[in-house]
Amino acid sequence: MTLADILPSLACAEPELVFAGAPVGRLAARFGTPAHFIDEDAVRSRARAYREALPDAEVAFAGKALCTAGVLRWIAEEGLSLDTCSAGEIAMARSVGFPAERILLHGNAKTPEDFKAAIEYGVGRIVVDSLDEIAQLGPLARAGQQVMIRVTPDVAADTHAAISTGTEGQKFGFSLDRSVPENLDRAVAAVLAQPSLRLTGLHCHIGSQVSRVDRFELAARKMAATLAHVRETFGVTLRQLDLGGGHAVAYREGDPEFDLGGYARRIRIALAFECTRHGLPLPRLTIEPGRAIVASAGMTVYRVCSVKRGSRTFVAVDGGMSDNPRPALYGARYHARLVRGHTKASHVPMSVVGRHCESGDVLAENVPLPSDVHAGDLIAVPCTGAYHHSLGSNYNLVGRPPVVGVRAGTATVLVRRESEDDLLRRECPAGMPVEITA
Ligand SMILES: Cc1ncc(COP(=O)(O)O)c(C=O)c1O
Ligand SMILES: N[C@@H](CCCC[NH3+])C(=O)O
Repeated sequence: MTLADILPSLACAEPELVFAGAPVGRLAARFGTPAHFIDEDAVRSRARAYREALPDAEVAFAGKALCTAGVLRWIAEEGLSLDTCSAGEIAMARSVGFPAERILLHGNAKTPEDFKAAIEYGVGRIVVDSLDEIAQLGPLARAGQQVMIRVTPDVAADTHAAISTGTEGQKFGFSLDRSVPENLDRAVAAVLAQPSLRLTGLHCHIGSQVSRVDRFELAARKMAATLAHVRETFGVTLRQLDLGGGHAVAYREGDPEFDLGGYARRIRIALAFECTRHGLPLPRLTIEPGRAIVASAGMTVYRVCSVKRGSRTFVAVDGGMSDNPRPALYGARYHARLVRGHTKASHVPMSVVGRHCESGDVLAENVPLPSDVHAGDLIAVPCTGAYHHSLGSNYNLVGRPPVVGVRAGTATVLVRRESEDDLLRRECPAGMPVEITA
């Protein structure tokens, strides 16, 4: 399903919305609202598009975008690898038997539990991000544990500051500047000094929701030069280069599209050129798209609780920032449409807002909706497959929506709706006081 399938034609009555072969009204009747729906074929075809665009590269799905067992199973079946960043994500991967050698562990602050989970499962590569971490991992790791080092390539990305991760002065990676205490040379020396660790490559990730291919190309050039620097300085030829993910998606019509074909071509040429220039063998390339695999495969359906008409019209729905905090976090903009068709009412701009106790709890600002929208109507928000379920919260003690996979008109619950019992389960009303003395 493309955005064009979901966006309404403003000129005429819309047909009732169908998602992955299933009428959305029936999906909502069966699974309730709010609910996240994921088009399985769309996820699989994005995974294939990546593998076809970069046939020699390893494509690792960034699990943080949508980490459920069902989705990880599809990803494993499509032959992708997996980027994880916690013991929890490793546990989810493990629950579906995701091949350990195809898993990478990331994170700027891995805990002992994260390392333990990775080592126990035999996670293929651990990407280290601080000198402390290298010192902690060395004694824990099994002999021969493959390690990559995360580098800050100092490439600015065209994205929100909160998700720009490749420049100096943010928390991720080792600096290329040797005057900075945590610099790459110190990291390489520290890894080489740990007998259990085998340094196999470098990693960078310049940010998320980045649409400019030239930013990735610049990072690729800098990383190739950095591989050459490591060889010159340490006499070690690293065979892996991970350029991270961050490929943008179009949330609304007119948003910039990421040019996957152009990316694949430009990265291939840039790496070939730089490696030849430095006399380096071409490293094995890994990329880590998350959003670009799952975002457009998702759609969230809400029920309208009330319509408040004033200087602005607020369409308030039964979800909000607890299932989509992205507008509040990054000023993200979404489209929304009515699920029912057959309205002749004119479209007027309205704000779709959530049910939470914050005025910033807005799901879609200034979207054209039919003037006859009323309580009880269903509203669909497209492009919610990435960083919605995974960023969800229980704010105001609202249970999180289910995640439902849909394929050719058949729906399967991947994650069930969170009930009030779930919300109460961790409470300890009769908890035993424990004396903590010095
Ligand atoms: C190390 C790493 N790899 C991959 C990703 C995936 O990013 P995206 O979902 O934007 O492709 C992220 C998140 O930004 C990340 O931190
Ligand atoms: N959570 C962000 C993306 C973060 C990417 C992970 N490093 C978003 O929703 O856009």
